[in-house]
Amino acid sequence: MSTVNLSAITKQFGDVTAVEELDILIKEGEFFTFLGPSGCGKTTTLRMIAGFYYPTKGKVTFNDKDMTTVPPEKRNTGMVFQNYALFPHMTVFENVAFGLKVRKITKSQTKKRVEDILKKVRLDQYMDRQVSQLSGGQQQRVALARALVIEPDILLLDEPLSNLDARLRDEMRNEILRLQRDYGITTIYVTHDQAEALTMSDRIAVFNMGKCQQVGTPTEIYNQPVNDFVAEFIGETNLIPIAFKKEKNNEKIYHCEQLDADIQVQATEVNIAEYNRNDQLLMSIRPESVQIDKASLTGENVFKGEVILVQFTGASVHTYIKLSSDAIIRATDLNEGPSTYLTNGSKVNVKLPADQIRVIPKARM
Ligand SMILES: Nc1ncnc2c1ncn2[C@@H]1O[C@H](COP(=O)(O)OP(=O)(O)OP(=O)(O)O)[C@@H](O)[C@H]1O
Repeated sequence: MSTVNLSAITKQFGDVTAVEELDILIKEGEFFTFLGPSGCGKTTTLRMIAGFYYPTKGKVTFNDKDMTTVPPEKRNTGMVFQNYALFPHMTVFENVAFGLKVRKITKSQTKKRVEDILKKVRLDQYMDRQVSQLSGGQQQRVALARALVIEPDILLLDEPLSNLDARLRDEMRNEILRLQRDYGITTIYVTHDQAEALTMSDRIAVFNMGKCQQVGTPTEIYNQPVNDFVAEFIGETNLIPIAFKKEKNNEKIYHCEQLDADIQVQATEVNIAEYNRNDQLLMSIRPESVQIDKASLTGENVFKGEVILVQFTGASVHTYIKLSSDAIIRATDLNEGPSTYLTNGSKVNVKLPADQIRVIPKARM
């Protein structure tokens, strides 16, 4: 097991800066996820940890040992790729044994270790099959077994589930977590799928355009995003520009030009992100925190509006409301039966509770 410390690493490919001045400390035994849209530098960062790329600037250390320019085979990391990267003409056993053969482990030791790991990933009956005769999910298990059999200090997974269908993806998520917990191995997982990141990770780093925007636990990232990029990338949210007006008791008052109204926000750390004087500000309110009622709603931040769209998803219902100022707010409620669904054209009141709003700055590019 290892800690992984990335200090001020930058990777340039010609004119393209794929990763810029990245600082991340991954703890021993942690399940750590790099999350972000396509092209934001996740894979490049993972490859610098694996040793397939060396940083243009900065330092990579494992347990305080400088690994910045150590070749991949000397890092003791296990890697799983999106496309599995197995040898199709070899059997399951041969694929998994490959890394041990390279490391000159004895035949009897190899047999024992491969058999043990194949039991762990529940593929022991398939030992003699060619991998080309396995399903996608089974091939990904072989890739996992191959990465784990060398007893790596760090497990690196690059979008390992993206070629699988939804049901299998769910099953493999649990499988990966079970193995990771069993082995207690420091694991770095790359994905652009926020649900995967939220459900699996101890901590997440959210990337955008080669820069890390925020590092935190899934609940921190969801409940306390540091800027509009993170708020929008993780989950759904309503984002509306606002400007600070004044402070009153335990509340801050912001003016919202779009709603032509003042907005009250509870002045706590959870509700107000750090920002600078010159930052452009937005309020973010999650659809599940928006209250709608046909009858009157009391208290702060109540607006009149009209329902323009109702979307039924099964477990929940999304309702889009156009406020009199023309701004559109989305609300999400758990499905509580047909009698509770609103219809298009219904006149409603919408409340944005002061303790559910988060004030955030616009992300700096
Ligand atoms: N070998 C390379 N040569 C030139 N540019 C590269 C190379 N590898 C990556 N890039 C560029 O660096 C940026 C980051 O790429 P990277 O593959 O790390 O992103 P990513 O977040 O993993 O994306 P995806 O989810 O699509 O794999 C992109 O603009 C990409 O085009």
